[in-house]
Amino acid sequence: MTVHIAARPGEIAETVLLPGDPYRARWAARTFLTDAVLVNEVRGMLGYTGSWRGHRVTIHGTGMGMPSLSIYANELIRDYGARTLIRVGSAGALPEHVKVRDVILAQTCSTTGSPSRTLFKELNFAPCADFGLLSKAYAAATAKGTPVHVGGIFSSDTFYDERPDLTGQLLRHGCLGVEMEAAELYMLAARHGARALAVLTVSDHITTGEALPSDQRETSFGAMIEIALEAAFA
Ligand SMILES: O=P(O)(O)O[C@H]1O[C@H](CO)[C@@H](O)[C@H]1O
Ligand SMILES: O=c1cc[nH]c(=O)[nH]1
Repeated sequence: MTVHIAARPGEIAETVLLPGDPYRARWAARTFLTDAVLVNEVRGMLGYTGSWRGHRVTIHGTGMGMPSLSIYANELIRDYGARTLIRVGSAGALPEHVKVRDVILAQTCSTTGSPSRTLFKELNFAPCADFGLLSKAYAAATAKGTPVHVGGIFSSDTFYDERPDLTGQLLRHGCLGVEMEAAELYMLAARHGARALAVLTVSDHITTGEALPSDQRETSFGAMIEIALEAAFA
């Protein structure tokens, strides 16, 4: 047990899917895992362990933003031995060719700051996805016919954008979308020799203003979950 996770030793799998939304964790566990057991609910942050095609998997919420993700990812890696961590999140799309409900695989994540920022001081560390997971996720998405984009994203500290100039520069430099956790996940995985990937479903379009309601963000992103599971175990 840790300060934020009540699971007993052995109750967390080596492969963990990480949605920001704890209710998405509950929905995904009930929908995709067999024999899913609730292993954590401290602070309402739900975590379930079960199996998928014979493989043990945990699906655990992270909350929103890099400080919150950092707490869960640190404890999952350092205290419970998680080795493969795949964020399954929502994102806002930037370029018009990336459509709502498309999937983005984050090859790398830019940030203006993260909990790891103080560690790197003057260095702009470039966090990157695990290539094995990334290539398997891409193969899984194309095999299912899911529209998929691979490239850089922006892991922001804010949901409500006060920097349209920065959004413009990101768009100009080919950034595919915006979310709030992946960069810190990639940095922590690199630090601890674990594998990480962010598989994101576009829930909003920053450029066109289209947006899905919260219930759909919670329970309708099944392709993303299947792509993550196939990437982990293919
Ligand atoms: O849908 P999740 O996984 O929470 O991800 C995105 O949604 C939240 C903002 O609404 C942030 O956590 C952002 O990264
Ligand atoms: O962080 C996020 C997540 C979804 N949509 C956004 O615009 N930003």
